[in-house]
Amino acid sequence: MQNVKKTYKDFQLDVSLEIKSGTVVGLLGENGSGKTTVFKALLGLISIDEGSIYSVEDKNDVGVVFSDSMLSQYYTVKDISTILKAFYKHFDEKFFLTKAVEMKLPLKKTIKKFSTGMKAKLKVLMALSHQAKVLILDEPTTGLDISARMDIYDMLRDYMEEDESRTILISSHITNDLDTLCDEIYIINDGKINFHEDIDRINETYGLIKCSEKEWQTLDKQFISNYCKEKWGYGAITNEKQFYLENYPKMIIENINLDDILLMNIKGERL
Ligand SMILES: Nc1ncnc2c1ncn2[C@@H]1O[C@H](COP(=O)(O)OP(=O)(O)OP(=O)(O)O)[C@@H](O)[C@H]1O
Repeated sequence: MQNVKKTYKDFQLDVSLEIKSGTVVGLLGENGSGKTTVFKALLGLISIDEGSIYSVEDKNDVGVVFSDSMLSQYYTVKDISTILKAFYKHFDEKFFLTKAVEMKLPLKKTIKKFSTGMKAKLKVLMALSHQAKVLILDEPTTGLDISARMDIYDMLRDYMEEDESRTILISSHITNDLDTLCDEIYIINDGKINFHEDIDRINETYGLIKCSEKEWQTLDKQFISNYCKEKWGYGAITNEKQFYLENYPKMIIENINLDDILLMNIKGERL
């Protein structure tokens, strides 16, 4: 997406993002930040006001999960299999039904009787079952417990391992799950991308600095991107942890996680 703009009454999306083939990209952002709008624009489900989108042309090649997508409550897994077979050129019925059984999804019960976790697994399985080259997954794990989330991430890992050109764009609220799955992270805040980084670089070079007001005043801030004034002093993100470890040996410099980065990008100040 290049300089894509979309204006609603109280909201303006203005984003550029690049998803390279063969990668898993996470899109993080708080409620209402514009994640679903990005997904809809990518899929051509909404018109855009400005900018360019280069996306997958053949919809057979895309597997999608929308957080608010509707499945008729009166379908069974078997019914869905029949429908997907009619929809998608490359639907793999055997894979779909075998996986459904593996994940303990009843084949003949209506979805109405499924738990939240079962419905979520079914939605991801539907997206995975037609040899898509790209998966676009809008909060596929929201509301799920740790074990259901892990089942879904395992499915996604298997999907990626089968073909190295496969690609996933995934959004989630549970940010710390994503660092084991994703190669890159984008953060969207109020319709704008304000952070983009490789997971490896985050793990290796990013850090969370915690310091007193006095330490903050004299701190060399050349490698600080965001900071936040707290009751106890200042918290700040650096992308050069080593520099601060070497030059400020007495200061608290912790490893950072995606929650810290997200929070600091939402409520912190930029330098
Ligand atoms: N069709 C629409 N008409 C007007 N405003 C809209 C429309 N669709 C989305 N918006 C607004 O755009 C903003 C972004 O919504 P979006 O659904 O993209 O956020 P999100 O990051 O996916 O949120 P959540 O995590 O809660 O699903 C919100 O303020 C929403 O009210």
